[in-house]
Parts: sequence; structure tokens; C-alpha cells
Amino acid sequence: MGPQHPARGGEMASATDTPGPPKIQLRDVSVYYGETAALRRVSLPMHAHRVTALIGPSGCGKSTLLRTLNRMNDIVAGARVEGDVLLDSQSIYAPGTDVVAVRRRVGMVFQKSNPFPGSVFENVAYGLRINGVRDRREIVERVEESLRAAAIWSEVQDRLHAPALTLSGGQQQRLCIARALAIQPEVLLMDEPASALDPIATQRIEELIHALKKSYTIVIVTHNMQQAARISDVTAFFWMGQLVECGRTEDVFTAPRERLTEDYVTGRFG
Ligand SMILES: Nc1ncnc2c1ncn2[C@@H]1O[C@H](COP(=O)(O)OP(=O)(O)OP(=O)(O)O)[C@@H](O)[C@H]1O
Repeated sequence: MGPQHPARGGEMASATDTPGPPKIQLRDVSVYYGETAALRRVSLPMHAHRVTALIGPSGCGKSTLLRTLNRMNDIVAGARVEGDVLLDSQSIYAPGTDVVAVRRRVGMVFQKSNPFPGSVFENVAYGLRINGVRDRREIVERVEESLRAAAIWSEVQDRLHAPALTLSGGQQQRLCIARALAIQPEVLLMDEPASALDPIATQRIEELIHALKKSYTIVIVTHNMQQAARISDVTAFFWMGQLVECGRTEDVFTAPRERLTEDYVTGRFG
């Protein structure tokens, strides 16, 4: 069994109903781990101020795809990327690309929050310092700005110098989002950012994602289909390394074009 008509970029541009050029465009992207293809010829546009959700059963290639968007696969042993990813119409795989600059523009938040064992303040300030911000006042301002943008300022303003590891799981995840925002990225990649959190912390992250899309292009991997339906504007469904279907989230969940998508979103497999 396989998708009859793996979706292609042209179809999807109209499916998203979004004018203007995409912020990110995947062009025929395949990723191999050794000899094995984990993603096959994926073409997919992603627009600014939209949340794009990547869904599909375990092992279908969602995290692999996310990592192609900021060249994190470069540091995965044995991984090889074919095709191209354009960011504002410029290839991020062209020879001579400044990969550090790409990762600054395309920030990432992981499934398990990963603050380091310094203070709340230092967790956010560190990224600024390694990116060359030296002025103490600017650092203080940008730390506050990022903590506010990540909707955690009111909870930590009185404990900025407490160890980050004393925060709750949900607070740690918002701290990690603040850390990513401090670098002033344009795109935010989120790999199951709420999967380790309880329902209330999850709701806060979802509200935050909704607020952040005003300023960023957001791409999120989630196993939780209700979550994808709640927070995303566009949903891309993957199956065994192939993009089966991509379109407005409402359409993908209520009127999918492909039978395989319907079976997945109605819980028949996965
Ligand atoms: N570093 C790696 N080396 C070899 N194979 C890998 C590596 N990372 C992922 N794979 C394989 O590539 C395929 C896609 O994995 P990926 O993690 O992208 O899927 P996923 O859809 O994100 O899965 P999950 O939902 O379980 O996180 C899987 O078959 C996986 O085993």
C-alpha cells in the first residue's frame, strides 16, 4: 500500500490559500541515513505567520524533515540531504552557506526542555553572548523581552537568578522558547514541544504558539492530532517518508483528499 498521488509543491501552494512567496520552500528534499531513505522527494511551501504542523505515524520522517530546515542533519552521523531548502528564496544548502547564520534565523525548541544548570537569566543571556552581544544593558533588556514573549516573565521576574532547573517542566519549556527567541530568529521549529507536559502546561504552550505566529514562521511536529487541529493553520501528513497530503488544517482533518490521510486522522492506524 502506498499513497497514490504523493502531494507536490504546486498543488499545495493553492491548498494553503496564502498569497505571497513562502518563507520556506522545500524542493524535492530526500534524506538518507546510510542507504535508507527516511524522506523521499518532499516539496512543500511554508508561509510566514502560519503554524505548519507535521503529522504522521512514528518513524515517518517528521523530525528528519524539521532538521533539514536549519541543517541540523549536518551533525547527524550518516545523514545525507538531497534536493534543496529555500529560506526567503535563497538556498540554505548552497556551497558557502553560513550554517551558523542559518541556525540563528531558524531557531529550534526540542521535545524535552533542556535548560542548562545555570540561572534563569543565564539560560537566556548565554545565547546572546555567544552571538556577540556584549553590552550588559542590552543583554538585560533582551532577556526580559524574550521572557515576556515566551509568556513566562511574570512567573520568573523575582527569581531570575534562581537555578533554571528549579522551574516546573512547563516553565522550563517556556524558558527554552525564550532562549530560542532571544536570538531573534525568523522561523521557530518545535519538535513535540508539549509532549512531556501536563494538560495545563500544554495549554499554555499552545496559547503561546498562537501568539508567536504573529511574529514568526512556526513549524511544529506533533503526535497529538487534536493539538495539530487546534493550533495549526496548515497540516502536512507524512507516511513512510512521503508527503501524502498538505493543506489547510481544517480541510486535512475534515475533508482529506487522500484515503490514507483520512484513515490516519480518524485514528484507524498510527
Ligand atoms: N540518526 C539516525 N540514524 C539512522 N536512522 C535514523 C536516524 N534518525 C532517524 N532515523 C530513521 O529515519 C526514519 C524517520 O525518523 P524520524 O525520527 O524523522 O521520524 P518521526 O516521524 O519524527 O518519528 P517519531 O514520531 O517516532 O519521532 C525512521 O525510520 C528512523 O528510524
